[in-house]
Amino acid sequence: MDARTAATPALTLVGHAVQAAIIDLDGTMIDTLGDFHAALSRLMDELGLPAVSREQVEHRIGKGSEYLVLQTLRIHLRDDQAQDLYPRAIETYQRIYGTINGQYSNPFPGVPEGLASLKAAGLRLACITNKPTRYARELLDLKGLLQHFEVVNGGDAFPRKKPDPMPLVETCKQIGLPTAVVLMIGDSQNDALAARAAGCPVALVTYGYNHGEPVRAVDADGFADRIGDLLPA
Ligand SMILES: O=C(O)COP(=O)(O)O
Ligand SMILES: [Mg+2]
Repeated sequence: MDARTAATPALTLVGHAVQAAIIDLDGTMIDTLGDFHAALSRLMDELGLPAVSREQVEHRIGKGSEYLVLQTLRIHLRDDQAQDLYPRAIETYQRIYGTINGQYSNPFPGVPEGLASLKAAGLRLACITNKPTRYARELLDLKGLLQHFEVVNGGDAFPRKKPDPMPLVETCKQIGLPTAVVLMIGDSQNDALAARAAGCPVALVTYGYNHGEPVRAVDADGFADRIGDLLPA
């Protein structure tokens, strides 16, 4: 086999030989808490409901917009009231989010250069997020990160979202690699559960959201303060 047809050589990261990384978006690459807080604040205002705090929003990020909106309504409404209001609320929220996407968010420290060094080390990169695909692509593009990714799959790309393994398994098929050689890099238990169920090794960043719980308590193969720290010194 000559150099052009040889498979991508594996790189040992967090104890596993890997050829690609699937990277989560919110809480891992981009600090989007400001976008979520602005969009939910506008939503609550339009619905005539009390304001939400940044902390309330932070603890509900990472399981997709549907979960975020329903759980936010439940802060002030009974379950049946929240369910009744939900169809209008989610439609309004998605419209508002589209006008806010990227305005109150920034890549975490070390992310642009970390992605560049993972690529330079020979890893192929894909992004999986529970955010809708169109908003994920738009945000990565606005922050100058989209060009690093072969594939971007949002929460609407497959019938099931993380923590279900489906998005990871299907993305590995799209890039033609077995799950065992694809490292999931995320910020939350949601990412780790999906990775474990898919058979992907998993590393978590220490600065993300993790549903308001300490991230180091999550079952993962490694932790990193910056994405680039995952590379061998
Ligand atoms: O909850 C969301 O919408 C996105 O979260 P994720 O990018 O961490 O998957
Ligand atoms: Mg996340």
